[in-house]
Order: sequence, then C-alpha cells, then structure tokens
Amino acid sequence: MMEETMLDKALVRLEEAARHLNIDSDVLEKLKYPRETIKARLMIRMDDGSRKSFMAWRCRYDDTRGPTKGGIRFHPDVTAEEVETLAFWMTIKCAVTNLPYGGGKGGVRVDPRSLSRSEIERLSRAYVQAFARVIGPDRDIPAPDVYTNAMIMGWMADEYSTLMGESMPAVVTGKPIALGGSLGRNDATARGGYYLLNHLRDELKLEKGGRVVVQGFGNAGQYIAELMAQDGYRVVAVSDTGGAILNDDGLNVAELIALKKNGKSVVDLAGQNGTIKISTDELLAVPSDVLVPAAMEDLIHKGNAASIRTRVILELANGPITAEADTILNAAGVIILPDILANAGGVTVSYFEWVQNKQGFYWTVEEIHERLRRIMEAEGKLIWDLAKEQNIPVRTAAYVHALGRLAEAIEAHGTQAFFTA
Ligand SMILES: NC(=O)C1=CN([C@@H]2O[C@H](COP(=O)(O)OP(=O)(O)OC[C@H]3O[C@@H](n4cnc5c(N)ncnc54)[C@H](O)[C@@H]3O)[C@@H](O)[C@H]2O)C=CC1
Ligand SMILES: O=C(O)CCC(=O)C(=O)O
Repeated sequence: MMEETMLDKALVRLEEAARHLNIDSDVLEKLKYPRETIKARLMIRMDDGSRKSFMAWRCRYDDTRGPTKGGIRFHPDVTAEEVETLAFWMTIKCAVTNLPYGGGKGGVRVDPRSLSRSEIERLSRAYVQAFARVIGPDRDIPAPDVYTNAMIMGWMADEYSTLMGESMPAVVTGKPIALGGSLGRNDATARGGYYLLNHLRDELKLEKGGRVVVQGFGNAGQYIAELMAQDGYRVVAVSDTGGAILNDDGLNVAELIALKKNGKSVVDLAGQNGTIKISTDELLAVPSDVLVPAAMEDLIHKGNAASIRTRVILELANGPITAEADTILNAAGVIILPDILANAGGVTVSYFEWVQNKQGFYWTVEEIHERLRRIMEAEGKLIWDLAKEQNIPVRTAAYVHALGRLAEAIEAHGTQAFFTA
C-alpha cells in the first residue's frame, strides 16, 4: 500500500467537510489534484565566483476562483509535496475570505542563512527568470512566506518588470512600500488573527491579562505577540529555532523583537529578569489562555498534543496541527481557530496591495485595517455560527464555508478542461 502523502492527509479535511454539503462529486475530483506544479533548478553565481544550484517549485493548485495566489518559502527542507499542500491550503483560504483568487505556492530548497544578501538577491531573481511564464499579475501572484520578506519580493517584482519591459508591480505582493507595497502588509497575518480573536472574545471567554504562548517568533509570531501585549495580554512563553523561553510575569515583547532584529535567538534573553530557558515541547505544556503556533507544519502532533494546557489555539502557521493531534485537542475541548481562517489576514492585505497596484491609487493604513477587520469579523462570525449550529469543529466549519464557494464556482465553470502535472 502506498504511504499517505502530506497532501492526502490535508485532503481528509476537505472530504470530511464535503459530507456536510450536498455537492457534486466532480467538485472533489477537481480539488484533489494540483492543476500544475513546475520545478526548476536555479543556478546562481556565489560571491566567491563558484556556481551553486537549488531546487525550486511553483504550484498553481486551482484557479477556478481567479489567479492563483500564495507565498514563496525559502527553506532547507522544502519539498514539492509540501509546496502542493500549502497551495491546496491557499485555495481553501482564499475561498474562506472570498478573495477572487485560487491557490498557489512556491518554494526553494535553501537555507537562506547560509547565503549573503547578494546571493539571496541572485537566487530571488533566478526564481523569477525560471518561473516567468508561470507567474503574472492575472495568472499567479507570489508573496512572502517562511524565510522570505519584503526585500525579496521587491527584487522579484523588479526582475519580472525588467523581463516584461514594463512596470508590473501587481505580479508580486508583500513588496517594500517604495516599490508599490501596501501599508499594513507587514503585520497583516497577525493582525487578521488578532481581529478574529478579538471579535470572538466573548464566545471564547477571553479576558485582558490572559496568558499567551507563541511558537515561532518571525513575522507572524512577533506581530501577534506585540498586538496581544498592547491589548493587555501577558505573553509568557515564545520559541524560535534556537529554543524556547518562559517568564510567568510576562516577557518584554519589544525587547525580544529588538533582539531578533539583531539576528539573535529568543533564548538569548534567558537568565534576565526571571526569564528561563525551556524546551520546545515544554513550551506547549505552559498553561495559557491562547496558544499561537506561528512556525512550521506538524509541530503539534500525537506525541505532544495531550500535554497542551490551553483553551484556544490561534493557528497563524499553516498546518501546525496533525490530524491525530486535532482529534486529541478537540476531545479535550480546546477551541482551534484554523489556519485557513486565522492566518488569512496576510493574503487579504496582499489582495489589497494587488488592487492598489492595479488602480495606481493607494489607501491609508486606517483604510487597510478597517477593510481587513471587516472581512475577518464577517467571515469569522459566519464560520463560528456554522460550527455552533452544526456542532462541528471550527476547522470543519471553515472548510464547509470555503467548499460551498468553491463548488459554486466549479459548477459555474462547467466542463472546463484541466491538466495535472
Ligand atoms: N508571512 C505571511 O504573510 C504568512 C505566513 N504564514 C505562515 O506563518 C508561519 C510562519 O511564517 P512567517 O512568520 O512568515 O515566517 P518567518 O520566516 O518570518 O518566521 C518563522 C519563525 O519560525 C521559527 N521556527 C522555525 N521552525 C521552528 C521550530 N521547529 N520551532 C520553533 N520555531 C521555529 C523561526 O525561528 C522563525 O522565528 C508559516 O507557517 C507560514 O506559512 C501564514 C500566512 C501568511
Ligand atoms: O500573501 C499572500 O499572497 C499569501 C500568503 C501565504 O503564503 C499564506 O497565506 O500562507
């Protein structure tokens, strides 16, 4: 028997949602496979004059609802299958928030920490050269993800514009403001999750002063810690690849962010003002009101799920909880606000950036925040109410919500031909 792949495991959640809807079997057949996954070997010149090559992928999973959209990840362990699974989640996520997009994702197998800034620039430009026929402002629109950032998106947009011979900022989102980026994209993933949590605060019985634990302290993790601390929550434990720290009186989030900006790990704060170093598994067992996974997939699994002492999980990471762990946590009464809803703020503000680029007319940060808040609250509440009405986990409700929209679009398309790679 063939081993179940990461995508197979992700699809189980879609199949479960389909049981709550009366949809044509064609819909599931269409959503079970990526439309196309392209791979390329990127060859770049290193600073010492040598050449080095890196595997890279771009997956356009489904474009029924619009151009495919999703980030590019630079990570030493990235695989084609991971990229396809992340692109599948993007397809569902864009339908959750009703953005006019399908789902895509990209990856380069590289440890960017081992490259210089100019090597990363050459790699980013090589990615665009390799995938120039795949991406495009009305075809497939990349954005940042793990270990990529605004600077990289700026290089990518610039390379694409150079290749096409005209300014095309709408090909990539998450760019620097000076190159057509949107105000509010930097903290959008965390802010969207924060608006959702805040809107459901009464239902979740959350109170100011509540304890927050954050796994992963990058873009999503730092901003959620900052927003929650500003709102009176106590961020008691955080982690990164260097390890984890705990302070029951609350960590100094601003100090931690400054530390990270200087290229250090959160564990470098251990030993100061009652902050202690703990293991990454101990982090999950720290009692909290809200646990925020903001690192990588599958870090919460059947081996550590039972140790988790929290009431609410806000999934800012994509796919941080395995299906087995999900079952354990649901049985324990932990409410999980799932990735496809909780972290949709990032792609939502990416959509705003794309609209602004196409219009050539830019919005204030207040307008961005207000539009983001409205979407997160409206979609979040519909999903929450569906979960209560049907007595199903919020994750299943989010899939049902998205699948309804996808089914409508797939059926409306009729017998559109599609090809798999
Ligand atoms: N950046 C964005 O706009 C969006 C990101 N996401 C998801 O959020 C998650 C985090 O992404 P970003 O914050 O953008 O990445 P990032 O590259 O800014 O930060 C990743 C962080 O995770 C930490 N990390 C990695 N492996 C870890 C481990 N095993 N244990 C603890 N910490 C670990 C790293 O040290 C780093 O602090 C990913 O799942 C990503 O797909 C989701 C939606 C949008
Ligand atoms: O901003 C975007 O377009 C996509 C962000 C992303 O990769 C994600 O939501 O996982």
